Amino acid sequence: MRRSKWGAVLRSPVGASAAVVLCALVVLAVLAPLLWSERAAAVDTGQILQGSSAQHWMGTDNLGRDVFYRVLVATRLSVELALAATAFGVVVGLVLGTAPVLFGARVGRFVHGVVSIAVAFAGLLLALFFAVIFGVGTVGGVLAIGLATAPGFARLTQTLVARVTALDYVAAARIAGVGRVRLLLRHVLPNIGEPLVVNATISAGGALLAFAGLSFLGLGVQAPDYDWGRLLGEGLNSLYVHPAAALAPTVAVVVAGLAFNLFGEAIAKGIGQHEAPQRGKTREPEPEAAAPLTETGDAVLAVENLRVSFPGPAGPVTPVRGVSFTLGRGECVGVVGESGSGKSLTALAVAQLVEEPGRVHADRLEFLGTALLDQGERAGRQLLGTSFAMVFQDPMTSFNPTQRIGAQLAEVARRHQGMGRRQAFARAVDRLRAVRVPAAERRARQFPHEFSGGMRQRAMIGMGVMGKPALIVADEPTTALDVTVQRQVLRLLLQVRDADDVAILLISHDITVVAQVCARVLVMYAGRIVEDLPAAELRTAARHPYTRALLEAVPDMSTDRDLPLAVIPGRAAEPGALPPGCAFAPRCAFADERCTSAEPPLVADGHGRRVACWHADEIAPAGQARVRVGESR
Ligand SMILES: Nc1ncnc2c1ncn2[C@@H]1O[C@H](COP(=O)(O)OP(=O)(O)OP(=O)(O)O)[C@@H](O)[C@H]1O
Repeated sequence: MRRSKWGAVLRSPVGASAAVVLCALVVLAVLAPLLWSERAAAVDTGQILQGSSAQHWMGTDNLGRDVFYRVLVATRLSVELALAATAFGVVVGLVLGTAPVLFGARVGRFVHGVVSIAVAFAGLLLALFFAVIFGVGTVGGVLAIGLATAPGFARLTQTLVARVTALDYVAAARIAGVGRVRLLLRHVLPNIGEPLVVNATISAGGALLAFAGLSFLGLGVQAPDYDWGRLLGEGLNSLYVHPAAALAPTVAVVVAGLAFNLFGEAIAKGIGQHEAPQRGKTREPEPEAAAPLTETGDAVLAVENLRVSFPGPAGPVTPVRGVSFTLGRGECVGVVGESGSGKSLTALAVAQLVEEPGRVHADRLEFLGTALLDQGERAGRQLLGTSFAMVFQDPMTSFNPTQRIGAQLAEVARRHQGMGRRQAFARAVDRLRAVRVPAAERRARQFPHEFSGGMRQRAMIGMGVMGKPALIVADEPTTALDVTVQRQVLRLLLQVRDADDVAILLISHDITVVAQVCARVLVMYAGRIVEDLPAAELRTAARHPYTRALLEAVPDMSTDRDLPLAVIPGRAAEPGALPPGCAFAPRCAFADERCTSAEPPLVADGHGRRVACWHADEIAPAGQARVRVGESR
């Protein structure tokens, strides 16, 4: 937590009061046993069970010992045990909560189930259960209360981890080959630390109360040691004779518990004011006869019959169904299609970022001649980390908000090029300069929130070229930017391609953006490529009714502004409910019986074009296509 936040916490009346009480507790815990242990232990048989007096403010116990001094001395053990139990609970909760990152999604799901069952039980019930298992005494008490605290903490951690791991900078770190432990320590925990600190502080108050409860029941601290709970139990025996003996430890427990809770609340409020900016029935996958590919000898990326499926309530759903394409060195290929057509999943499958329970299958998925699916995860990551870069849509979530931009870029060089800290930082500054970030040295020391959106996208591209990438996948890199910045980012991508012969796969829902910068366009619909053609021929030679409809839906200078804008009728096909035959048939003016009964294969024409439509040969040249536009269901 930054200094300003601590300042805000301590400036609030609640935070300041709670902090003062906590400081007093700490001082008391340190000094009281040193100063008053002997007085607290002094037996005086002439003063047994006395009430409050000037000599004994809170009276005496059944051996004539001074209750007030005993309460003061018991502060150390009470606070120590509460903190130990909380620390144990936090560690167990953290391990359980971060299981998906540390041990993978399968173990994560299992742990999630266990935690869900555990949180259904009341904490004190769990503590009593574990106390019986571990036996009476302080160690048993710490383990019992720690384990009772852990499920709640684990649940909070799971939720926070799930949110952070969905962000692009974590994906970027995984592409860069950052290992699981480092990913957790560097990218996940720093971004979820604040709520965890709040929860741990509040839990400490709960643990203090719970320990007092266990000791009161005789399950916690055992004689001759004593904590507040034990003193409360002893004081209760003489409650009717002199209540002060029970009242003193009760007040201590309540005040200390409240101080922890209120301090936790104050931190939560302080954080709330400064929250860091944030930001991703059906058929089995049918192996489809892949259309002949172009020459793949020098391909950077060769994808053949790529399928991505997820389990669904009524069997697997396959949002990417048999995608095939190749990408040569320095080639820029665009992928267009409506939302949900499978563009991003295709890119994620190439980057090996499809999470469990998703499944990726392909007859061939080769990056720089290496079959990615046959590699172990580590080897695949190593290859992708050095030669592959990804630029994401949302510049807000592309970088870890807790780390300086330069350090994040440098991490790639340190990891993959074995550079030292200084050398890696110098390389980061150099790369920021290469992507035209002004005052690169100063900027490298800034945090992501100090960058504008366009500058952050440029820095992301800079991160991509820290190594020597052969392929950059840019998934909607300009969608969140305004038009002028869009142009700068696209131009920069092309400059990077020209400088280093980098292949670019540009994903966009905007066919005009793709047409401007790419040499070739892949049009995707319902998880398949339905047309593949040179970008220059888009307007003149597109033969798939869907491609034509996408083009018609983009207004240009010749569009009659008195007429309503063209839209593609109907809704995009859902991967879980695809119609039989051609998935576009329900929206297509050309559809006939054949279209609704059999899916057209993707056929190459021998001139570098491919199309999947039974009526491709009948479709008239540009301007005469009978694309049904302007109506919707
Ligand atoms: N983890 C997942 N589990 C189940 N279905 C998923 C998962 N991820 C994506 N899908 C589904 O796969 C389909 C394709 O998603 P994808 O993100 O590739 O689409 P897209 O073409 O990139 O769209 P957009 O432009 O909106 O990002 C969508 O219907 C989506 O709901």
